[in-house]
Amino acid sequence: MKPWILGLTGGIGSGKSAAAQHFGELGIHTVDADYAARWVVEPGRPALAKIAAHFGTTILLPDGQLDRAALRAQVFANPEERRWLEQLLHPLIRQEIIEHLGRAQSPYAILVSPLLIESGQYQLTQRVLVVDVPEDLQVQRAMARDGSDEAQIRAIIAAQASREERLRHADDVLVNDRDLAWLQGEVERLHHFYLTLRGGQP
Ligand SMILES: CC(C)(COP(=O)(O)OP(=O)(O)OC[C@H]1O[C@@H](n2cnc3c(N)ncnc32)[C@H](O)[C@@H]1O)[C@@H](O)C(=O)NCCC(=O)NCCS
Ligand SMILES: Nc1ncnc2c1ncn2[C@@H]1O[C@H](COP(=O)(O)OP(=O)(O)OP(=O)(O)O)[C@@H](O)[C@H]1O
Repeated sequence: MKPWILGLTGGIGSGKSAAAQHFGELGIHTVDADYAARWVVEPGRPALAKIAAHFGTTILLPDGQLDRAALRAQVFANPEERRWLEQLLHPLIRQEIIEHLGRAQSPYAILVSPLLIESGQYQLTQRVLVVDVPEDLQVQRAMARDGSDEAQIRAIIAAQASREERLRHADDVLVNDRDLAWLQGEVERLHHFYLTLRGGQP
């Protein structure tokens, strides 16, 4: 039987990848939109040439790969450039996601995406799990992970759906304001619940 799809979302640094990793350890197939966003700009893919034509070849590293840190600095300082990039990449990312979800063979599969709500990717899912953390903790964890400054993380948060908007779309909420052992315990609790669902519904 084809698995039903759980959408797993949350803002930058909320703990989506940490939660997804544990769902993966429990045998659940996960597809991460951030990975799909990397595949579509690999050297040789048409999107990378379009980005280089638009931003200039200084957006490429000497080995021809996309300079992600440089593009990150540009797009989060300039909403118009961010929208240009999204219009180019989101349809391609969506195609990659559909292809990869189609290969899933676990009882349910997970689409992990920071922009599940904003990009309309939630339409590919039957149920939405939001990883929710207070904004200050989000900033603290994202800064520690990425080595970015606070202003850039706050600019990224400003480009994402608000906490309230995301929670409005949530069927389930995982509050990730404790340690990683707690997060894993919550993932296990949710996993057992999800195994009882048919098509994502009780
Ligand atoms: C700007 C880019 C090159 C920065 O790359 P970098 O390796 O530094 O970050 P990475 O891709 O791992 O993203 C880190 C986090 O930034 C946030 N983020 C990324 N893109 C966006 C965006 N368009 N709007 C809001 N937040 C975003 C997410 O929380 C994401 O998890 C990259 O994020 C990108 O190509 N973004 C546009 C495509 C996109 O929207 N991706 C999000 C998944 S659909
Ligand atoms: N409960 C927790 N306790 C301590 N550290 C945590 C916890 N949850 C996540 N982290 C850490 O916080 C950082 C951000 O988590 P993670 O990378 O999973 O976030 P994310 O939602 O996937 O972010 P992004 O949108 O940027 O991809 C990571 O370094 C992760 O190990």
